[in-house]
Order: sequence, then structure tokens, then C-alpha cells
Amino acid sequence: MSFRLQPPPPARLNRCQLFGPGSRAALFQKMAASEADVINIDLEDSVSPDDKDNARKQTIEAIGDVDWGDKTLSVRINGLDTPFWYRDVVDLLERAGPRLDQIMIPKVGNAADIYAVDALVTAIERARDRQKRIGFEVIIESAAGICHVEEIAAASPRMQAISLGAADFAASMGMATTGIGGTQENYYMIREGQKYWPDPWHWAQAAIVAACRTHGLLPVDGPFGDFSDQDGFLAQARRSATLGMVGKWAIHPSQIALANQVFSPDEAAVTEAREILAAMETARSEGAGATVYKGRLVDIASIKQAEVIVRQAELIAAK
Ligand SMILES: CC(C)(COP(=O)(O)OP(=O)(O)OC[C@H]1O[C@@H](n2cnc3c(N)ncnc32)[C@H](O)[C@@H]1OP(=O)(O)O)[C@@H](O)C(=O)NCCC(=O)NCCSC(=O)C[C@H](O)C(=O)O
Ligand SMILES: [Mg+2]
Repeated sequence: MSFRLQPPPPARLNRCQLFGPGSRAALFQKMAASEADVINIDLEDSVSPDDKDNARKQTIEAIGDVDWGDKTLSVRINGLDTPFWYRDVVDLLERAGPRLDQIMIPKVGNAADIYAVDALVTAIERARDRQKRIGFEVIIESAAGICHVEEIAAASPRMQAISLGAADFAASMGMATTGIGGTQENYYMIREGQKYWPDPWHWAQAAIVAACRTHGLLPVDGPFGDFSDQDGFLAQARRSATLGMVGKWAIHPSQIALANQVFSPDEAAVTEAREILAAMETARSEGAGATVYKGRLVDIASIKQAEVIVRQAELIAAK
């Protein structure tokens, strides 16, 4: 470990982020009643330009009127390359009630993008005497974003989470696909005549996880577009969880239970993690830093691995 300790991420569940367009007010109650940990009302790409004002107005009303329970409530504003984003921020901060937890900033390319939004949000919070500091979550979905992911993660104390946005990312990178996440047919290798399909999203996810872990943020996997492909969603989510991501977006209610399942450790995993902690406690009392558990080495690093699982189980139990 470096002299600088790795800061912990926000201590809250983020297994599933459910998206719904701000223009579809009929969905708001359904989103609030869902099992998602985080709700993202969208003012950006699922809302047509002609509908932006209406979506913003409906969203602001719903923030105050709907009972969002204990969910993290977030609104995705429009990108900084549009004429809409400043109005999103001003109206959300001036007109929406205190229930709003976060704003999501899409297509972030560098730390200066966060600085610009932070300056505006900070000024309005002061002017309006808003007591709750709005958090930021951002989407890495461009070549510039992935190149600057570490400075983006460090850009503001408001930063809470970073997601990978596979659709815009693929477009920005010039990837030859219209798929949103998952296996890509033409991204394959051949061995002894057999094809197998590596994961083209892996490196970007790993970069996001590393940046988030360095700066104490939650790394999140973004959308999986084909909501009729549950096996594909599960495979993508399991790879993300294995890499260190804490959750995944749902763009349809059928994906919520799948995300919750993948990002909730099962009973066997929690039992094993607790047993490793107990085995290491016994080893410590005997003056040892390593021991054998089920025929394999466990040591002080194993304590930290087991604690990741136990912490998540405790957050779920406390829900
Ligand atoms: C994808 C959808 C447009 C599908 O909507 P719909 O045709 O209404 O779906 P169903 O008929 O299958 O719906 C079944 C029931 O579920 C309710 N429903 C649908 N969607 C939602 C939702 N998001 N939250 C809650 N409830 C929902 C329907 O009302 C039906 O209810 P009932 O009649 O009572 O049975 C739609 O799901 C949708 O709009 N999804 C979200 C789209 C979105 O927000 N996109 C933005 C995020 S992805 C992105 O931006 C890409 C990213 O940035 C990147 O670059 O990668
Ligand atoms: Mg996008």
C-alpha cells in the first residue's frame, strides 16, 4: 500500500441503477416502487430535443411529489456540448426540492468539465441556502473520457460514482458495432478452429475501476441494450462484478432483479468470507500472518478480500 491510503467508496448500495426518460412521467411511480437502489431520471439522450423543457419540468415536480423511499435519486443532465445543460442544473438546483441526491453528468471528457458544473452547482447551493450537498456521478463514454478517467475521478469532492456508457463509448471510439454492451460477434479469437469471444469492454471497465478505487468512488457498469437477452445481461454483469464494479444500469424493469442478484453476494460466498476472517483471526492469535483454509493459502490480503464481501452483505442486511 502506498503511503496514501485508498479511501473507501460511499457506504451505500448501488447494485442497480434504473433509468427512465424524464419525458415519461407515467414511469416515475413504477421506478420508485422498484427494487433498484438508484433511480436515474434522464433528461439527456432518451428525451428528444423538442421535449427537453417538458421533461425537465415533470422531473422537478416528481422529485418533490413522488415517494422515493430510501433510494439514491439522481437526474442525468444534458451534455456540456449542448445548449440544455445549464438550464438543467439551474432549474434542478433552484426549483427541485431537497430530495434530489445526485446529478449525473454524461460524456465527461476531462476534469474541467466537472469543474464547470461544480462551480455552477456550488454558486446555486450557496445562493439558495441548500443544505444537502448534491453529489456527482459521471459517465465515461468517449475516447477523451477514458484517456482522462483518473483526473475525472479526482476532480471534485462531490464525485460519488463513475459508469461506463457502452453506446456512446463505442461510437466515440469508432468501434464497428451497434450493440450496447455484451459479446460482439466480430471480436473473436480462433484456436484450433474454435472461435471464442473476449470482452471488448474489459479494458475500459478496468480503467474505470482503478480510477474509482484510487479516489474512493463507486465503479458502475452501464447499459446492456438487449433487454430480451437475460443470459447476456447476466454474463456481462458477472464479468463486471468480478472486475470490481459494484452495480449495473437497468434500462428496463426486467433487468433489475438480475443486477440485484449478481451484485448481492450469495449465502455461500458470505459464509466463506466470514470463515476466512475467523481463520485469519485464529492465525493472528497464534502469531501467524498466513494459514490454510480449505486447502488453499489465505493471508492478510485475504482479510481485505473477505471484508469486501462481508461489507456488501452488511449493507444489504441493513437495507
Ligand atoms: C426500453 C423502453 C422504451 C421500453 O418501454 P416499454 O415499451 O413501455 O416497455 P414494456 O412494455 O416492456 O414495459 C413493461 C412494463 O414496465 C414498465 N416500464 C417500462 N420501462 C420502465 C422503466 N424504465 N422503469 C419502470 N417501469 C418501466 C412499463 O410501463 C410496463 O408497465 P405495465 O404496463 O404496468 O406492465 C423503456 O423501458 C425505457 O424507456 N427505458 C429507459 C430508456 C432510458 O432511460 N435510456 C437512457 C439510458 S441508456 C443510455 O443513455 C446509453 C448510455 O448513455 C450509453 O451511451 O451507453
Ligand atoms: Mg450515452
